Amino acid sequence: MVLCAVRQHLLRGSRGAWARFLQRQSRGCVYSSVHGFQQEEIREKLQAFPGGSIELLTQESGLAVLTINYPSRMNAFSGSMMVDLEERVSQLEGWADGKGLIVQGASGTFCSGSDLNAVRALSNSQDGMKMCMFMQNTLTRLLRLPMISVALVEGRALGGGAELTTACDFRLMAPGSVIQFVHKHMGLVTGWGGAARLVRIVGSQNALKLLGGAVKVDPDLALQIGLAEEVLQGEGTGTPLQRAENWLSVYTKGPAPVIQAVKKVVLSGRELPLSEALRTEKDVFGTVWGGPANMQALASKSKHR
Ligand SMILES: CCCC(=O)SCCNC(=O)CCNC(=O)[C@H](O)C(C)(C)COP(=O)(O)OP(=O)(O)OC[C@H]1O[C@@H](n2cnc3c(N)ncnc32)[C@H](O)[C@@H]1OP(=O)(O)O
Repeated sequence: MVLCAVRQHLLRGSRGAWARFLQRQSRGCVYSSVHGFQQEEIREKLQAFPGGSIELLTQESGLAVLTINYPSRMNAFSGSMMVDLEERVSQLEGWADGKGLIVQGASGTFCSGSDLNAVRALSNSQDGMKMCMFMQNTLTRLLRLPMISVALVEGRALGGGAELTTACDFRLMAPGSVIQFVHKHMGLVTGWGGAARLVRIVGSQNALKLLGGAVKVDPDLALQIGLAEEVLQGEGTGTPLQRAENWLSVYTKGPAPVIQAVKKVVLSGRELPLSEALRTEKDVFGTVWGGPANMQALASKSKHR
């Protein structure tokens, strides 16, 4: 289908459209008008279900914190929050100095999935599919951001909230927190790309167990199956957010172009066939080879003992 669209664009000789197509691909969208997806139409529908917000705080250090903020509904995603999230992801895509991102929920809990009030109102299958495509596009772009991302899970990450955690590179869990794909209990399956990503994180056997059993994944189980990297222990050593920032700082130390290059080569290794991933790695290598950080390291004759 995608190839078909490419051919049509070429035949029309429409350079502008071709450029836009390439731009969409590179921005990481899964769905476009080729798939019957009209972004503006669904944005308008989603805006009809307001409530809550998605807050983005960028710091000079190159670290950003994205907060899902709707505490009165356990940070469930209203329609307008889905639109907000897409806008925040666009902002992050344009952030040249970005190195790390922490995704958290407000008031000590992560996210209880989609707002059930909006779900009820959008319960016809066409609207459901459009919402699903919108969220898949946004979460795919979130995962493909050229910065290292971490979901900081406190309290509960349920349904779409559990899916959101898989759109980050890493998950850190606070003691007592739970990740649960409750979809089966709602007569659903994942729709925001959660299954596709979960299989890549924990393998298909574990993913089948977590989705098939709607298993409550506590920090111990999450560590055991590789869903979480670490449990943020340690009363008195700062807030969970400070501890997550500390954890992430090991990986975001250094110049932004180098950290972004690291994320890009790993991302291409994760997503592309080997030959393409190798070619991408060569291109990314070209962006840092002979660059300021490389020249500085050579000049200082750095040793790695
Ligand atoms: C493809 C996406 C699929 C999905 O995400 S489907 C949605 C999956 N999520 C759910 O079903 C979560 C349902 N909620 C719950 O199980 C419980 O509310 C939850 C999160 C365990 C919290 O339990 P409690 O601590 O006892 O608190 P509570 O039930 O009194 O909740 C406090 C207020 O928050 C509301 N809330 C929680 N989750 C919500 C949601 N997803 N959509 C809309 N409202 C939600 C809840 O209704 C309550 O509001 P109110 O105080 O009664 O007005």
